[in-house]
Amino acid sequence: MKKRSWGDVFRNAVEGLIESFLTQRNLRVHAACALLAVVAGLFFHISQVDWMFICVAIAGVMVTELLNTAVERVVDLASPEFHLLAKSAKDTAAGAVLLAAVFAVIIAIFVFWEPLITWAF
Ligand SMILES: Nc1ncnc2c1ncn2[C@@H]1O[C@H](COP(=O)(O)OP(=O)(O)OP(=O)(O)O)[C@@H](O)[C@H]1O
Repeated sequence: MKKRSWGDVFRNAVEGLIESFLTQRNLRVHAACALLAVVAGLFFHISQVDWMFICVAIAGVMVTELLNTAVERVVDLASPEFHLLAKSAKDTAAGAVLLAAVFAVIIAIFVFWEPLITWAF
């Protein structure tokens, strides 16, 4: 098999991102939340360390959501019929997204709680 160039590798990865973004509603919802966090970070002039936490939180949610999509695709391909292992694989991947999202919310509370209270009162 011909060795793929870096350009091919990059193109395939971007295709995967675009396809997932167009077909996965949850990914678009997470992207909207990420955008909101970035706007809030700019508005409140959060510190460099806080930006680091926000970036890690956003990356955690987006990456797990993409991996969840990949798991769903492979399971649908390998096991279109009901199978307990297929259920376990999909539920575990969904659990990873849930966990990342819960920790992202906790990070957002730590970062934005104080500036929000100061701004509001
Ligand atoms: N082949 C299967 N065998 C057993 N259970 C399955 C199978 N496919 C899906 N399920 C169960 O149904 C749930 C939903 O699966 P589905 O593929 O619809 O995922 P989803 O989260 O709705 O994804 P999306 O809407 O992004 O396609 C899974 O979490 C799993 O519990």
